[in-house]
Amino acid sequence: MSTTKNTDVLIIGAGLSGLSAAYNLSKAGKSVLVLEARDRIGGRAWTDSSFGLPVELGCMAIHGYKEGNPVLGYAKAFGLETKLLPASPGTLASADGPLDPALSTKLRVNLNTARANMNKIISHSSASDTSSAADILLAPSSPLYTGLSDSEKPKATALARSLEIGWGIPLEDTAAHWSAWASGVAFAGSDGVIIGGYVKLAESLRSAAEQTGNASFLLHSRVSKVIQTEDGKGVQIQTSDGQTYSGRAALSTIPLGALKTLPNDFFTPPLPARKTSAISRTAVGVLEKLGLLYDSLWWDPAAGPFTVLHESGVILVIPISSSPPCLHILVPHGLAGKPATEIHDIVSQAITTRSPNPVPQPTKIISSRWKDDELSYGATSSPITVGEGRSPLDFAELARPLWGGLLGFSGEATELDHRGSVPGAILSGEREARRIVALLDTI
Ligand SMILES: Cc1cc2nc3c(=O)[nH]c(=O)nc-3n(C[C@H](O)[C@H](O)[C@H](O)COP(=O)(O)OP(=O)(O)OC[C@H]3O[C@@H](n4cnc5c(N)ncnc54)[C@H](O)[C@@H]3O)c2cc1C
Repeated sequence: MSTTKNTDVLIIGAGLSGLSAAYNLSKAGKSVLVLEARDRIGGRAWTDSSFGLPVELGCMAIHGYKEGNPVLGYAKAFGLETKLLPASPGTLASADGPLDPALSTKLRVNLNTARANMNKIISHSSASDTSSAADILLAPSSPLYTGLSDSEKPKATALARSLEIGWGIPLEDTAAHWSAWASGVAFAGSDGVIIGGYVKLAESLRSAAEQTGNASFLLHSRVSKVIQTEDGKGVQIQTSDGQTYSGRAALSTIPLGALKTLPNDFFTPPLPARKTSAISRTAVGVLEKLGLLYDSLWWDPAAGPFTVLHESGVILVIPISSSPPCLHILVPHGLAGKPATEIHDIVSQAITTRSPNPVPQPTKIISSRWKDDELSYGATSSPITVGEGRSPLDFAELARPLWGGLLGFSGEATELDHRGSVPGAILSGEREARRIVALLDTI
């Protein structure tokens, strides 16, 4: 076992939250050591380039482009190119092929009306109301089904499950009372992307932090213990390869899904009951990504993106390139873990325009496994689930520092107003950097 010299701040995790904290702390003159378990930085920002073009296996969109999303500010500061995505609603499709445009419009209008109706109902409900989003949205009398035939109603139910793409959990598990709150705090406006992918932002934050001369990064360094020193004035971190690091303060950006699985003595002294109960009450949703590369183009590029309605949830299919032909697919929790070839079959049956020619099989496949990844165990924190005593205040509790402020917590699940998103990760990193700078300057 070896021990390194004292650093101002030890940061656990080089996802966008750890990177944002490292950048802002090092810019403020604090020495920083970032310990990352993976062989890469970025965490749930993971741009794969094995197809010769960037495919996002984690986050992709800048939600609320031009509406205050902090990603734009960083992109501008680092000279990264961004672009607004086309606002086309695309094509709704099911196992029988693309839907009739009039029916598609009706289903979308009905879903908007049903959501507005749910918001109206829950504005009079109390926090202890145990109704789920499904109880209201999918009720037989819901506006979701207005004017639809019996054979069209299952398609309306399937479209309502498109909400589960962002939430990562079934409508049946989502607390209706808090659902509008969860969607009301995101940045408004259309979606954009970083040209070249989110990896560009991660790399820029890392190199800007390193250029201050105050920050270093260690990959393949999985933290196994975080200990407050006996005099209470510092923190020691042990990694699974037997190294020990000392710091004046530490910041954990360990994702909520992974926090749930840590042994009790990971933090010493252990986390207080207030924090451990918030960790167990909050949920982590599932969303997987697939990249499929083909030898020939078999879909109509002008018709995308495609929303494929399936009984297990909505599959969102975004054609990201026609040459080479490449699909970027969002796989909902209900289909997570299904083989990529099975998802290809569902998608091709729904959106093909090649009949009677067969759709080619993908020549290359890349996929995420966030659900089983022991460094995340899921995609992102979910909205509040149905259950007594649960509220967004749990996210505020996840953010609260311990050990007189020497142990901080950041990451998407700790940012009350922007949980589950890149802004949540970045803003929480900034928040903790500001707090720790002020603390270290006074002790
Ligand atoms: C499929 C998917 C799609 C998404 N789409 C979008 C989107 O379009 N727009 C958007 O705004 N957001 C999106 N998100 C959410 C966004 O990606 C995350 O909110 C954000 O990247 C989380 O950053 P973070 O730093 O909080 O966590 P992470 O990125 O998970 O970083 C935590 C880091 O800690 C490391 N770590 C964990 N345990 C240890 C340990 N013991 N020792 C050392 N290191 C450890 C991990 O390896 C990881 O690198 C998406 C997420 C997913 C999964």
